[in-house]
Amino acid sequence: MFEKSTWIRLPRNVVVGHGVRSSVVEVVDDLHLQGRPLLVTSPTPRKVAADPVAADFEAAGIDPAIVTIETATFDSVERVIETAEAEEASYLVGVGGGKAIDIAKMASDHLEMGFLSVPTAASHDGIVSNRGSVPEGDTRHSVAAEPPLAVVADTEILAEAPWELTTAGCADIISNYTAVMDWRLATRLKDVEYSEYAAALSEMTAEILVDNADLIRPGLEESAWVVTKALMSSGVAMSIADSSRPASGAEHLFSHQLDRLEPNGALHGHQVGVGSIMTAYLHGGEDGVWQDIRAALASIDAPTTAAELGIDDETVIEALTTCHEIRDRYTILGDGMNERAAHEVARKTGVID
Ligand SMILES: NC(=O)C1=CN([C@@H]2O[C@H](COP(=O)(O)OP(=O)(O)OC[C@H]3O[C@@H](n4cnc5c(N)ncnc54)[C@H](OP(=O)(O)O)[C@@H]3O)[C@@H](O)[C@H]2O)C=CC1
Ligand SMILES: O=C(CO)COP(=O)(O)O
Ligand SMILES: [Zn+2]
Repeated sequence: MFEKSTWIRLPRNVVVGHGVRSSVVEVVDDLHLQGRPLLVTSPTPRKVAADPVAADFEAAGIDPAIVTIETATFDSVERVIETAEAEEASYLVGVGGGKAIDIAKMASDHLEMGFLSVPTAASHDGIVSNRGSVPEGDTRHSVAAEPPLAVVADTEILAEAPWELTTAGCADIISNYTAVMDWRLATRLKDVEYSEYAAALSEMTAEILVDNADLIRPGLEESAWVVTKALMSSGVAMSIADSSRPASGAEHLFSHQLDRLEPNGALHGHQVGVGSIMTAYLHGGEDGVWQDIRAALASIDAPTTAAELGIDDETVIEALTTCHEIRDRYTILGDGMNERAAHEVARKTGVID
């Protein structure tokens, strides 16, 4: 008997382009959302986008509440929940980078309220996905969460964000290559659930981004367009799979472990990019695609070495040798690398000297 079923949760409206910030109120109307919005933001995104969005609501006769969070913590989630209850909000609007959007996402899950994602930085694919990531104990990886009802990504705002946030978003997409390699490996060895559609979409997203790498330059609004479209597509791949598997393999384990060892280290996308160079080497050896991945990262100004990440060599080795333990996710790291092997891959790929 056929017993499979699938339930894919996606944003209903995805609006990307120049000046679309002013469409937030129209999107809310299209979604038939009633009542009072609570804007969830952080300090810089507040000035850049949340205050203007609040003014757009006021001009439309809607009185928004606003809460500014500073940290990606469960205290912040709690604060948003309390504010939403006190202000009698009906839905949330996350305006900012990954921090503000993830806090809105986690709070909306708890409040059983819809939320909109209005990214001010194209820094990783969590700004679109149904995954939330707030550090808790030793956990750094994402967990299943509420997907946004809509995403409104204004390329004018995204293009003015610091360039390294955009290159981090690119590197998060480039890392999809190795994430899918790990996923296929785990399917062959451990029979893990696999979606051909999600894997193909994730790989194609990375390919399109790399093919358009020469359009990705600081100050070009088209760069924000190319990267944001890729982040949307990667988020959709995760929703189709109902897992972060299409976009997260051993390179993400490496980055999550760096976050534990070096909490104020580098940006998520930059770390997974460097991880991806090394795990591509582990998959393919000398002649594999690791050099293509390194060249793609270098071409968009993303770090390719530990020194460029600002992380010392010992921390890289410690992360490589221990990160297989942090989550039940089979990857090319298997049951772990020993120190000699970790030094070898990091040296051969030029990540450490
Ligand atoms: N859900 C998921 O799947 C994933 C979630 N994450 C999570 O996302 C977070 C990291 O996301 P990231 O976007 O890098 O971090 P932040 O949201 O902290 O943004 C990074 C920095 O950029 C600033 N900023 C944001 N937008 C602009 C802008 N337009 N102009 C100028 N400065 C701006 C922020 O300012 P300010 O300090 O004022 O906020 C902050 O200092 C972490 O909490 C991480 O756990 C990471 C990967 C995946
Ligand atoms: O960052 C992500 C995908 O790019 C989410 O992956 P994790 O589930 O490993 O946090
Ligand atoms: Zn990622």
